[in-house]
Amino acid sequence: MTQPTPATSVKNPPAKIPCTIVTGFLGAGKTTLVRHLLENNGGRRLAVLVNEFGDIGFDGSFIEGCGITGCTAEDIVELPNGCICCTVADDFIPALEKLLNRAQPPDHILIETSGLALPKPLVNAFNWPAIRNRVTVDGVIAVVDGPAVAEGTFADDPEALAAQRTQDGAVDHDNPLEEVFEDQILCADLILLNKSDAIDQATRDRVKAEIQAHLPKAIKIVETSHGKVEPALVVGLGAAAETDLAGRPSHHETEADHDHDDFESHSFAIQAVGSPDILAARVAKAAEAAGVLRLKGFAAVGDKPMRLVVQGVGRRIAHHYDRAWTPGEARQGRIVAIGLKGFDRGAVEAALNG
Ligand SMILES: Nc1nc2c(ncn2[C@@H]2O[C@H](COP(=O)(O)OP(=O)(O)OP(=O)(O)O)[C@@H](O)[C@H]2O)c(=O)[nH]1
Repeated sequence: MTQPTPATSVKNPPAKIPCTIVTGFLGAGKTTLVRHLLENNGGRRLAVLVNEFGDIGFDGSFIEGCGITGCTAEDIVELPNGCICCTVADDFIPALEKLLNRAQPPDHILIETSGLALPKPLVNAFNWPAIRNRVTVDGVIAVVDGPAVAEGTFADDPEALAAQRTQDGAVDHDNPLEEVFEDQILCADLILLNKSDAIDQATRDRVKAEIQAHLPKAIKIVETSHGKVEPALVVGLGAAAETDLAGRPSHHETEADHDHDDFESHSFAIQAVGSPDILAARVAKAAEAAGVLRLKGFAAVGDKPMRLVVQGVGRRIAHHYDRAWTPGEARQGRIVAIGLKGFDRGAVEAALNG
């Protein structure tokens, strides 16, 4: 006589919460994309983990300052002071667990990495026992700065390379910018060719071909301006990237631990300025200092009630008022500069002080 099948006592395990990793080099438009996704959340409860290289959390405040309905300060978690890829155990896992343990956990989590972070160690962190049954990487989105690629920012300088070869016969042509950029696109499930508004169609096509030439497999490249993309294209990919590490090659594969010794950041206090143009001119001058890659921050303008945000990516400078200074808040401006190790800090400071 056959035994009756015992009623199963194992319940379906709870579904994993999907996480989208937004990677991309300094100033490519990651925060702009995250804000766009928050504004067009399609009714999903989203939370954001924002990581920055500089020691001041600017991006979190730029997202919080956007006034998106339904997006509260506790939905935006900042992980400043380093690169998320190097502080997985100390910062990332505890921050993620805190979000997951909330009475009402988010439906989807967006993770904005710093512009210098390598995404692969972060994807790998999703295999850690503490979180592997609770979350999955829905997709890795690489935001690419179209004009920066078009200008050859991430390519080896052929003249410098030739000079080095003549000098010491070396064939090592490590370009730290190129390595980070490549690691980011090689890990991607989708690439956004951002700042498409700033380059013409022929340049966009050339840049797309250049990016594709770096990739061992075909990855969809979507042209965007200001991160405006149909959210369904970005969120809900179901890639489970943590189960496909082999398909995401990296320059740092064999390193037990990597560091970011090629780059550094400093922040500068700045006095109130007379007009936005004055600040923009000072930041433009600071951007010319040797080794500087990125400048961002905010300042007080005269006795205006709003604070002025300023952004410098390479030599391109933009500014806008983002929010009012809050009562009791010191109207103290701050600008962070990120650059190659040993960048000319004195020149940046002098330029910012006018
Ligand atoms: N013209 C143009 N500017 C853009 C676009 N997307 C972003 N920007 C501008 O580029 C600057 C940097 O944008 P962010 O979104 O802060 O870039 P990010 O990648 O988050 O920067 P980091 O966190 O410092 O790496 C800002 O001034 C943006 O307004 C775009 O599609 N076109």
